[in-house]
Amino acid sequence: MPDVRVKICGLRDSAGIQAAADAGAAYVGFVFFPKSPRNVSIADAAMLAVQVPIGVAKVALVVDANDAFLDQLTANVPLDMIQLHGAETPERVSEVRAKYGLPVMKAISLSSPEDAHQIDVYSQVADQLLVDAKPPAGSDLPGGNGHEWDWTLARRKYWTRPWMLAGGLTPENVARAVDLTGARQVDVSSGVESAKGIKDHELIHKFVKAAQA
Ligand SMILES: O=C(O)c1ccccc1NCC(=O)[C@H](O)[C@H](O)COP(=O)(O)O
Repeated sequence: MPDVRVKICGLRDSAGIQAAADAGAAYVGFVFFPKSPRNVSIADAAMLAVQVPIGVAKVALVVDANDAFLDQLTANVPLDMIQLHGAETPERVSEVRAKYGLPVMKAISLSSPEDAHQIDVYSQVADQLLVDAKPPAGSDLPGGNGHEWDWTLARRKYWTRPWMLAGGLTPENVARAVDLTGARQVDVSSGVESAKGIKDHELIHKFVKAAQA
């Protein structure tokens, strides 16, 4: 069985990128959402993206971004994937995919079995899905809240698109989450931070090791 592929999301500096790559992450994520403590500018992301080693995919996370922003982003930052983490419709997912010629990952929040319907809908249009927690009430962030959810909703699902498990994962619980769900890809942000927006390199290493144990 190949290793579980890990995405470290919300990287903001060269040392964090190096730590993720050294640990064996398959993806690194840059967050473009001004309210987030992990927000990066297009200029900073352009500088960071060229430091990402070949073989590690560079993912831009955007929330209901318009074409003007995506035009600037894709013109300046060498990307491998766009992650849509807002309320983008299936039509918008198709549009972004066609216009920018990059694979698109759509984030879906699960909090009840009924939400799984969204998986079928977005599987028709997205290249990958990120199956995440619903943001807790009062949060300003649609993701990246470190909120553990009922992973049994994603238990042994043979969805037709590649998918990533996300939401409240940590070095301590990721092996259990992988075991429970059968996920072959996982995504983490808060669980490898020492404070909001500050990545801890040791936690990054521990997380990747635990995910692939
Ligand atoms: O991380 C953010 O700040 C963020 C802001 C706006 C939309 C999405 C955001 N993060 C999404 C991610 O891909 C996270 O890695 C995912 O939700 C898991 O987060 P966590 O529970 O903190 O590990």
